[in-house]
Amino acid sequence: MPTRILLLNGPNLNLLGTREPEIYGAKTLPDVEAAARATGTALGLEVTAAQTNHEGALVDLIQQARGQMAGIVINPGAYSHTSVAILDALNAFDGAVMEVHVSNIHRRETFRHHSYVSYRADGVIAGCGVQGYELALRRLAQLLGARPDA
Ligand SMILES: O=C1C[C@@](O)(C(=O)O)C[C@@H](O)[C@@H]1O
Repeated sequence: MPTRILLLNGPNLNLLGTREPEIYGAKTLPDVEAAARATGTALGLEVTAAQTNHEGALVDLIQQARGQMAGIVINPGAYSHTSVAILDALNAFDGAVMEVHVSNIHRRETFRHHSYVSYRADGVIAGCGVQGYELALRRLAQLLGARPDA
């Protein structure tokens, strides 16, 4: 049985590829999700992808992952910097959590330097572009002891 992973993207990440491409690059969200599924398969992870612009919907998706998913890769977008509700939902999730930011949030405006999600994340990847999602999956596979043939 493959190890199940939820790939969760928050607000405005549906606009990847067209939104501020000088910051977020040219790859679209479908590109990113397809690459993540392929990487996941190679690592023994079954990746289910979701994106929403709504904070409560992110909370719902994290709650639904409880007992279903071994890990979550999350880019909470701007909610990283504001949402105690998403942190609380992640605190109620007992699997591994990797936080991803496409841009280097520490090189940007000071309001982006703090992330509530980082209090819970087992690892944080920022500034590696959309490759960060792949790196996060590799880390999850390691943390969870996933095997390609499992
Ligand atoms: O929407 C986003 C995307 C982001 O999470 C990133 O992937 O670099 C960084 C956030 O500050 C921003 O609000």
